[in-house]
Amino acid sequence: MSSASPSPQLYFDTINAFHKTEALKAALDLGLFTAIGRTPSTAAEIAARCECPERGIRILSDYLTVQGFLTKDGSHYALTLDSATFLDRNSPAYLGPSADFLLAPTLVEAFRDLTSTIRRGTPEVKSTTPEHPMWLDFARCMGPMMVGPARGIAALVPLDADRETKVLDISASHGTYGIAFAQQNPRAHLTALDWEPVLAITAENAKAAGIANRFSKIAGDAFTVDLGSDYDVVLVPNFLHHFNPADCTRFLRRVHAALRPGGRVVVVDFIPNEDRVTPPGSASFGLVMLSSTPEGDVYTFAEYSKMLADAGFHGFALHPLLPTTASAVIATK
Ligand SMILES: Nc1ncnc2c1ncn2[C@@H]1O[C@H](CSCC[C@H]([NH3+])C(=O)O)[C@@H](O)[C@H]1O
Repeated sequence: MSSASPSPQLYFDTINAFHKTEALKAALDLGLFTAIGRTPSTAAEIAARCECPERGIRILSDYLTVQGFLTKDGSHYALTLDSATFLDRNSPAYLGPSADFLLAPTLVEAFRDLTSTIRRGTPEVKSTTPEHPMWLDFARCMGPMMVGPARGIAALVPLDADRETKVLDISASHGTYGIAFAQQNPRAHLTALDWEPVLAITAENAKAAGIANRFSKIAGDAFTVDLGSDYDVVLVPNFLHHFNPADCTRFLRRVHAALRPGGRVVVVDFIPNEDRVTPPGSASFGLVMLSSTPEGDVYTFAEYSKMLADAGFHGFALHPLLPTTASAVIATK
């Protein structure tokens, strides 16, 4: 007989998980992490900097300490290393803007009625609708989160420096992935593909990155628009999870046709282990696709390998992009 006794802890933690969401959102909105910065501070000091009454700041700061965002020594609160890196507006790696997208009404509403979505088999509002406005918010908010993996991939796939090269970024959005390639390879020309309104943001970011003279756009549906030809690299970051495996394979055949011989496709995505339940970050992303797309999912390396093989690629390799939850699958034409 097992001596373990049952605990309702996981139940209560999960039912109350929205407390964590709202507390963190309030702290970001109030600039609480920025108000502490590098100086361990009392609730009264933080409250003065946030221009709030002390009581709310004290209770929120204790809660954030319980959750691991702050440390507390006597009556002084300080930032953890993670909070200092990602939650202080003065840090170059500040993640605050991504909360505006991740907690946008469209995405939160998509989760509200998960029961009906599962019964019906499809969500009511679908992020795969052409030109869905949520992608404008994504492009405005999510670029900084992608800088780490984007630079990692650009380093993994060096381009020939002896000639002009061509990179196509499919579902370019903020453009961070393609821009990292263009910055790493001064002779590379970057073509960004996305819906027309989104590409205005991509173009602004390309200009700010100093690569406007090596940048062009293809607007429209990635499944039907002319992709062009002779690319050295085609990037497919966080796109395939929106679709079923047959559509992904059909799409990858188009990518294959657009590459020069020896060219490479780089799929960046949430790629769980073959058990589909580890690691937590990539395995859990399937639920986001269940709540917001008719047929999207997370796919394992074996599943991506099959899609890529069916589309004509060879030489598949999986590269986890630690410490993020993203991985890259690189394959050759
Ligand atoms: N059918 C489609 N054709 C072209 N772009 C699309 C299509 N469906 C979705 N998108 C775009 O695909 C992007 C998905 S979000 C991923 C953005 C970026 N690659 C990144 O990794 O952060 C959004 O910018 C959408 O506008």
